[in-house]
Amino acid sequence: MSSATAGKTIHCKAAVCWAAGEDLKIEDVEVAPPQSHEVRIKILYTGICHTDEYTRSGKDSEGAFPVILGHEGGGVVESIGEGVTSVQVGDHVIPLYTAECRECKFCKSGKTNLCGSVRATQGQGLMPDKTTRFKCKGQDVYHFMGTSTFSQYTVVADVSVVAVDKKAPLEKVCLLGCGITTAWGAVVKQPGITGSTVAVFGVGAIGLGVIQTSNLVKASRIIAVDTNPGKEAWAMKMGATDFVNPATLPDGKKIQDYLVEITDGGLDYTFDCTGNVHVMRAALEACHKGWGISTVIGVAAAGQEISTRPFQLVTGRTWRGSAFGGVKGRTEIPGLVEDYLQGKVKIDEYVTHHRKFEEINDGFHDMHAGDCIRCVVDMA
Ligand SMILES: NC(=O)C1=CN([C@@H]2O[C@H](COP(=O)(O)OP(=O)(O)OC[C@H]3O[C@@H](n4cnc5c(N)ncnc54)[C@H](OP(=O)(O)O)[C@@H]3O)[C@@H](O)[C@H]2O)C=CC1
Ligand SMILES: N[C@@H](CCC(=O)N[C@@H](CSC=O)C(=O)NCC(=O)O)C(=O)O
Ligand SMILES: [Zn+2]
Ligand SMILES: [Zn+2]
Repeated sequence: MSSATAGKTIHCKAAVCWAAGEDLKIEDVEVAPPQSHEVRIKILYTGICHTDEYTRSGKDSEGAFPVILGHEGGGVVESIGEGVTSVQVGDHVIPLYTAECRECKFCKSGKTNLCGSVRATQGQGLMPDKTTRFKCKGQDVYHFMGTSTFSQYTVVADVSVVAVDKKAPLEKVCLLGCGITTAWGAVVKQPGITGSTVAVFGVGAIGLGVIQTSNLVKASRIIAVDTNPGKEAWAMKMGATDFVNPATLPDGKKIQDYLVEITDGGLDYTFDCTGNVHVMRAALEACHKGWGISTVIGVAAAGQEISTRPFQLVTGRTWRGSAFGGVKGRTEIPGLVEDYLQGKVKIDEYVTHHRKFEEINDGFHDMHAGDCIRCVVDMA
């Protein structure tokens, strides 16, 4: 099958962020045809993740402007470049910000999902040949996370896209492009959570996903920690056993000390889902002496550093991190889509807000209101 637009530049709308801190502007853009080993996708839906806001706001040390943000999309393959065999025109696909080439040292290691094939140019906002496929007002526009889903058409590397079951609604499974998959993987790829105690710091989409999956694998106790009291009901709905608001503790009482007290020495596993380096420290220090493991999922602003007393590690706590949940997207996302279709993994519940494409800035504002788990944008 080939499309009428194959091989031609496509003129469409995209939300361009011209400079750090500015609102996005819906602009007419030109999207060049996919080159060798590239795929052009008509994006139908995209979620807005806090990492989009983090880069828009200027906190990302890799931020390059003007840029088309977005990395939680779902769409249909419009055309493919030479040598592409993994997807076909018409396939329903999810772009992947963590590529999977299956050939590089990282992919072959069996130890990580952090494929090295396109990461260097991706971080520069470019395609693997070091150029961009987007132009606006005659100016080159950067790609973002290798995905740029805030455009009606985008171009990605063939190692950065996966085809999914056409029965799955793209307005829901687009969230597997980041949030839900990140949270799911961070739990299922961490051995030992079954029967163990868990604390989850930050009850946004990521924290809720960690709670949901900890419940799925039958953690014995799941303590949700959030400064927003409105998150208690959400945490309980996804399977938390307890909710603690650090802001309500007596003056001077640290959250980690409180958690250690109520869990007979600390948690077996903790997760930071806030991106706040002080919370990351609390999550580590809430771990049980001798065996507690704390996973950093949140993304901290440029220049931020984490610290703790080394004694915390000497005495057996482990600090680790997780990107995209350790998930290899091309291999594992089709299975997650099937799990969703069979009702084993919840996605619909996370979509609290819907926005039309022209309202995308309102979608960013929704995120700050405290009642938004995920906003899905209809790109039509
Ligand atoms: N490593 C990875 O692969 C990925 C990382 N991320 C990162 O994960 C983080 C979470 O994302 P997301 O769930 O979308 O974000 P949200 O902002 O929706 O969720 C974070 C939650 O933490 C709460 N919070 C803020 N400060 C504290 C505090 N001091 N103690 C406890 N809770 C607090 C927030 O409350 P309030 O609403 O009041 O601010 C909010 O409910 C972000 O940093 C994001 O960039 C996202 C995807 C993938
Ligand atoms: N660009 C930032 C780091 C941003 C970051 O940590 N991204 C996460 C995904 S966040 C998704 O919403 C990630 O997977 N990182 C791994 C990677 O290879 O980028 C910076 O420079 O600090
Ligand atoms: Zn994200
Ligand atoms: Zn690779």
